Amino acid sequence: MILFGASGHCKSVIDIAESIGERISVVYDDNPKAAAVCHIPVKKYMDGTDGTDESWIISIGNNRIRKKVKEKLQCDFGLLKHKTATVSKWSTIGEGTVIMAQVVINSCTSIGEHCIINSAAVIEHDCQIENFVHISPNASLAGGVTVGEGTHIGIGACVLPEIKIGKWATIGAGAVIIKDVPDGAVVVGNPGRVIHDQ
Ligand SMILES: CC(=O)SCCNC(=O)CCNC(=O)[C@H](O)C(C)(C)COP(=O)(O)OP(=O)(O)OC[C@H]1O[C@@H](n2cnc3c(N)ncnc32)[C@H](O)[C@@H]1OP(=O)(O)O
Repeated sequence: MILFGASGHCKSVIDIAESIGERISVVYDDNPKAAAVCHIPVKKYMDGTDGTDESWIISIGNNRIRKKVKEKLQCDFGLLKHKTATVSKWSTIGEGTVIMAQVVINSCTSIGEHCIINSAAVIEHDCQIENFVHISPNASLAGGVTVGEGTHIGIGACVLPEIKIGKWATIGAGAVIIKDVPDGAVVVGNPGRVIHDQ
């Protein structure tokens, strides 16, 4: 497997791969700042580097940049799930998504492509998570929640049942979301209040 992006998030992705015995051969980056990350060699990405039969993961934490990189790469994407994550057999996970340690994804939930489901996040039954979403560590989504493309749910946030969160929104660390969130809104606090909108 090949990674794109030698960021801090990349180190967590390497950990997930190692937990299931998946070998990372190289990390590519547009601007490599170190020769290696967690002992894996880092090389400069050039157009055409992606012509390989290995599967790739974009190991970049920023949702917008991850989407931009996805649009330029011509390759097959893999999927990584830490050995301690629990995912219902009735749920689906899109390509390019990474699922970290101690995550729980319950029944009949759909996770899109190139998402990050970070350490110990809980996503309950019947949730719909669109592409390029990041659910931060210890965040909890109750049953039937929808999260639009590119949205970031902050660390430790809670979302009540059946709530709809729009696209490219940001939910602050520790927020409690009790009503629907429009596209592009930034919401903080308990109960969650909008501090910026589109
Ligand atoms: C492995 C990993 O590291 S995963 C990464 C996890 N990262 C996160 O969870 C980060 C989530 N980000 C946040 O919580 C940020 O504070 C944001 C995005 C919600 C807000 O950031 P900004 O837009 O820069 O807002 P800013 O810092 O200017 O604060 C604006 C106001 O909101 C308040 N505020 C900001 N964040 C929060 C929060 N999480 N909870 C409550 N209030 C908050 C500030 O105190 C400030 O209030 P004031 O106007 O009364 O002084």
